[in-house]
Amino acid sequence: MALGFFNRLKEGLSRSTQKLGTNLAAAFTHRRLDDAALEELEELLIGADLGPAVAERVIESFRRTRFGNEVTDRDVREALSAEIARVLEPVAIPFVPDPALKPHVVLVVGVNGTGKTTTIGKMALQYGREGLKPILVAGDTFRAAAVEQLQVWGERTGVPVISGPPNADAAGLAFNAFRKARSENADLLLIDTAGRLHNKGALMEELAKIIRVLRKFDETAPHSVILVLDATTGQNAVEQVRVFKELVDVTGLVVTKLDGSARGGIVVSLAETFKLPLHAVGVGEKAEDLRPFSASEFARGLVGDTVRLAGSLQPEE
Ligand SMILES: Nc1nc2c(ncn2[C@@H]2O[C@H](COP(=O)(O)OP(=O)(O)OP(=O)(O)O)[C@@H](O)[C@H]2O)c(=O)[nH]1
Repeated sequence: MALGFFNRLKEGLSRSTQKLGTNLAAAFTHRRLDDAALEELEELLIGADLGPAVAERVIESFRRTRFGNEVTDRDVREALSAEIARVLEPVAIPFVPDPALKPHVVLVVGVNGTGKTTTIGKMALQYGREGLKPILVAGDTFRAAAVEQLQVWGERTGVPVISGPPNADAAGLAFNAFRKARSENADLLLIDTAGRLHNKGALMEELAKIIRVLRKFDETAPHSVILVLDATTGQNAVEQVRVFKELVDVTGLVVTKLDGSARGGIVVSLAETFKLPLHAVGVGEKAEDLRPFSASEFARGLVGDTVRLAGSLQPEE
């Protein structure tokens, strides 16, 4: 695993950890588990963005197994961490380009500012380093800054970027890029898209057109649709998944900005609600800051570092 994975994640999640971990420590340093304590715990869990279903399950399990007993914050963290890992385990699925596709066409969607362009840049670097040949498409043609930003990532990572003139037809651009990628035997075509959610009709039309046009070339394209979400928006990210699922067939998620966000719990809420693969998480702005998602590490990171789950990795120093 990449150097210091656990530490990077821990660092990234530190604000979420502080919020949940410190509150747990304050509320549960040796305490009899009565109704008031359970109620307090439930509020804490919901405040940490874990979502009502997960919060309720943890509470019910505590009520069944520990009611009336003295518990410590460590007990609570361990139980919580195990429950969170259980929810996250099935969605921790990395994105692996299909080598048979040449190229594997990925539509990257999401609201502006969530980190789409940055995520595409990071993916270009990662898969390029693995020896694959990616090509990037600047499909948000209305925003000159988005096109430029992708070009900067292209230069930084040595990956070709296909862009058109301002306001060019994104579908036409995607089609040409697909043809070029096929003729150059590229492995991965990452298409950046617009994210103007305030005009849902227009956005739906634009995404539908890109997909229609790609299918003229290959009726199985796009092979993946990755939705990028910003963790700092908390429960709003859940709403964004709902909306984008109406617009396109989302096949997987990337959650960005987990560094500096106190809302890492949103990842649990997303996993519980949609069960969509969570391919990776963003823990910073640098090229290396896109991390594969590990359920047990994340669960431990979220509830605080004192928990040592049997069988999980120990922190790397
Ligand atoms: N701290 C942090 N910042 C991030 C992360 N991912 C992206 N960003 C920053 O978030 C801002 C928005 O990212 P973009 O990649 O421009 O987002 P976008 O969705 O492409 O948005 P538009 O370019 O506006 O369409 C930039 O300043 C990025 O550097 C992350 O994981 N952590």
